[in-house]
Amino acid sequence: MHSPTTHDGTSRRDRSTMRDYTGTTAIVTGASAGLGVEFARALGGRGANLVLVARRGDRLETLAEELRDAHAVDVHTLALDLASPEATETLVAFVREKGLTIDSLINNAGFATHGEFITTDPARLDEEVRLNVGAVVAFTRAFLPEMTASGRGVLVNLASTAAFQPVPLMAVYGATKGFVLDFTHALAYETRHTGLRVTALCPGATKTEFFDIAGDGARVGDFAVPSEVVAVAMRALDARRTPSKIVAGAKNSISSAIARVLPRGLVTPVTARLMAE
Ligand SMILES: NC(=O)C1=CN([C@@H]2O[C@H](COP(=O)(O)OP(=O)(O)OC[C@H]3O[C@@H](n4cnc5c(N)ncnc54)[C@H](OP(=O)(O)O)[C@@H]3O)[C@@H](O)[C@H]2O)C=CC1
Ligand SMILES: CC(=O)[C@H](N)C(=O)O
Repeated sequence: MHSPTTHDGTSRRDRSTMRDYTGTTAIVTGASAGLGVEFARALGGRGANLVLVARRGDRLETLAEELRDAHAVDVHTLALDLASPEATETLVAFVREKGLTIDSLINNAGFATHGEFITTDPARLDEEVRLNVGAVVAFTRAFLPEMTASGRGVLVNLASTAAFQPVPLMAVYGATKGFVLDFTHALAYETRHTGLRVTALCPGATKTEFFDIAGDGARVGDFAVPSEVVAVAMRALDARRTPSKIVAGAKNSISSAIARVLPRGLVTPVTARLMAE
């Protein structure tokens, strides 16, 4: 008989105690706002030393001070445009220069363009693909060898409920998140014999600065609270067997499961109607 599953995809029998990240080091990208801030707080609160990365260095430093004071962890900050061609080289050089070995990577930085593809600024589309896809692949490739060797950490890639179907008016964003979801499923399989826990976190609309950039028209459904979304992820990462996908929220879990199995010819116009509301 199967044990009941929860909305983060873990079985109730899989539940175990909170994992301790003391002595490990985690990179959190996009740690100057929203979900990235909450991931930094959650991992720092469990003892992880941190490398916080985003463009707004002043915000990273404020968060770093908060976490050093609250948890006595080491926190490094790096102000960097992760969509730039030199981002990976700069991040890796920073990590090596500090003498760090990376146990965990939270590929969280991302943004969405919203509107008809045909009129969207090509430079923004390029930036969106470079950040949401390019940086995720490059940083994962750069740090995966040491993360699998350590076997004490986590790789969390931020996908979205937008990953489960084509999203007219957010065509590129939805496709980048679809990429992240399948990429992560594949990596979870390839690394299954290591101790690294690998998962794609798929939140629905969450109250962060995301919609300041994408516009409120990008939202479908009610807002979730960022700290609660991250708490769902942390609980799933505590499980004895971490699922390779975590959908945050019961309603999102159901709608994404349905969207995944419906024919694309049916789900695409339905999503288009939701996006146009
Ligand atoms: N909020 C939502 O409804 C949902 C969000 N997501 C995903 O969650 C992730 C986090 O988003 P969220 O917290 O909501 O959004 P926010 O806009 O609140 O935060 C985005 C973070 O990404 C950073 N970032 C953006 N562009 C760059 C860049 N070029 N270089 C470096 N850092 C960058 C920002 O920092 P800075 O500007 O300082 O560089 C910021 O720290 C994203 O991948 C998003 O797609 C998924 C589903 C739903
Ligand atoms: C369209 C959505 O709300 C989606 N969850 C996202 O923005 O990633």
